[in-house]
Amino acid sequence: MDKTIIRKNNSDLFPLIDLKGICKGFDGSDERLDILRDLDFTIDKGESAAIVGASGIGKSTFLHIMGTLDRPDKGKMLFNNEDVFAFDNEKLAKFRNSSIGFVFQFHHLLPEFTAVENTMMPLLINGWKKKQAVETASELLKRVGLETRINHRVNELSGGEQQRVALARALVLKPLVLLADEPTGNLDKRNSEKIHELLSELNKEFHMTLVVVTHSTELAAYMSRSVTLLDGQLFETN
Ligand SMILES: Nc1ncnc2c1ncn2[C@@H]1O[C@H](COP(=O)(O)OP(=O)(O)OP(=O)(O)O)[C@@H](O)[C@H]1O
Repeated sequence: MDKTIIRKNNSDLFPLIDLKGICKGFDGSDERLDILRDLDFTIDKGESAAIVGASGIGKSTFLHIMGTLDRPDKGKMLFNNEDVFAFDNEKLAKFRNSSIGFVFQFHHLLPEFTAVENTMMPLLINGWKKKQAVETASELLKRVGLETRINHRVNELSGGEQQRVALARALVLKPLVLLADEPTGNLDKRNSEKIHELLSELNKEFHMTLVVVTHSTELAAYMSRSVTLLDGQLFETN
């Protein structure tokens, strides 16, 4: 396996995301855990990558740093050639909200609100008028196959339907990159397949960069790259 080093970019002068020398550790009960150790990772616009590796190796830690939800102890991330960890927290939050979509296994939807209300929430936060927000969110819910569930409360939906609402909400601001952590971890085979196909379609249609942490070999097979996290570093596996 080759360590992922700076990859040559086909279309632009620089890659969409370029992480260099990332280190991240945590204080364990009796010792410091060095989880990411001088990690490099590069991904171009429109590429898709599966991040695989053993349980507890640091995949979620990596995804949180890539999503700027957490800062590394050392190293930098260039996003569209901007050094984002040099931003203060306020600027970083604005950047994150406008550029990165997240889908997690536990999707943090608001259960008492409807599918459309959950999906349009990021639009309202960004100052959209309610009518346009409802239209845009409803369109996206149709796109993820929930046209008959738009006005259902989230706590009335199945796990697979809830996961599709979470996906619609993550996509509603058209992020440049979608980061997903085990997006089908709690779903049955049929619902998992639907989400796999949908992610793959969205990646192709919108040229959306996609990075997915998964234990699922089926989902990994939908991605253009598979990258293994081992000993704190990422290695290209196909
Ligand atoms: N905030 C934290 N404080 C202390 N330790 C942490 C913290 N976050 C993660 N860790 C530790 O870092 C290691 C890597 O965790 P992480 O969740 O990134 O692994 P993972 O590869 O995503 O695991 P899994 O596949 O089981 O979800 C684990 O040993 C975990 O206990």
